[in-house]
Amino acid sequence: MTVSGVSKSFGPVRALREVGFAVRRGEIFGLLGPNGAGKTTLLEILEGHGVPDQGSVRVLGMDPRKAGARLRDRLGIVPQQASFELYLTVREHILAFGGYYRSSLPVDELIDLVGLGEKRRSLVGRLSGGQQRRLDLALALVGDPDIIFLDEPTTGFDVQARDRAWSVVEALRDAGKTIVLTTHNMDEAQQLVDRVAVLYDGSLAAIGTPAELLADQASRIGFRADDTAPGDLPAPLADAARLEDGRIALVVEDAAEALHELTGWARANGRALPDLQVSRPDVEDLYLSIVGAQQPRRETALTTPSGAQTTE
Ligand SMILES: Nc1ncnc2c1ncn2[C@@H]1O[C@H](COP(=O)(O)OP(=O)(O)OP(=O)(O)O)[C@@H](O)[C@H]1O
Repeated sequence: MTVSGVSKSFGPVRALREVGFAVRRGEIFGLLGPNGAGKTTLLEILEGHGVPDQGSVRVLGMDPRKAGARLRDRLGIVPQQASFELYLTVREHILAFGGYYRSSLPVDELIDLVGLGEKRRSLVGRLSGGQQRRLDLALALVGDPDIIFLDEPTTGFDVQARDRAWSVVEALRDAGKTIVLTTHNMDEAQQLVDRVAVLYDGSLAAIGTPAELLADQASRIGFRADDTAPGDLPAPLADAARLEDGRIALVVEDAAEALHELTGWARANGRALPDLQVSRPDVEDLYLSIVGAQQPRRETALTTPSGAQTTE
């Protein structure tokens, strides 16, 4: 799947600005970004529901606007807001939906896969919000698609339901499916996806595996200030240090090197480093550095997809 130089405006709003990347076959690909970043707009273009003003997309080698049923049969789509037939049972609803596809998965296995086994004969209108999201997923999967688009699949889930949804998505990936999902959720971006594209204000701000993106992020070192002030530390540690809530906080590129200097200084000067903590950056740090949190952070290095890749 490729996205090439895609731009899209709604009147004065530039929802997408020359966005380009490739999704590899069999990966879980995340689109991460704050509200209004352009994630849903991009997903709709990939699904064939939106037209780019500029640029193009290819999905399974086809133009989604022109491919019609040939492509639709191979896509599974879970929108942010689904509409249901509330007076059908879960089983009836999935069976009815399966009728739209040339071939469909066995309905009872599917119900078990998404964890609705106990609700198989319940009316759809009686399902909780989280259970309806699981039904969404079952409906997207019933045609045994090659590519699955999930728009915020775990929004509103409790931790247990979220973990279950993640397992289902991983199982789908392991079965060879390609999954593209949008998310606001940092844990989801870090723990579930193989690669993530960060969209900000319609532009592609960063793309890579979570580990690649985090490798460019600063680490944090902190200890209780007691009677130490940032200025007591040797340069260049002093430049990287700030007093935050009674703690000295340092944001450093090389945590090992900084710790070496810090502990050397403490020993030479008879100082303790009470409650010393080192934290590795996580996706939230990356995200905040991109969306410009109030606290100054180091600029993120922007990476592009590299090397030859199989795309769909
Ligand atoms: N049909 C539309 N008409 C007018 N503006 C739109 C339309 N669809 C999207 N937009 C605008 O385009 C921008 C991108 O919206 P989009 O829904 O793609 O963002 P998003 O990243 O999916 O946000 P969220 O996380 O809130 O779902 C927003 O400013 C939105 O208001």
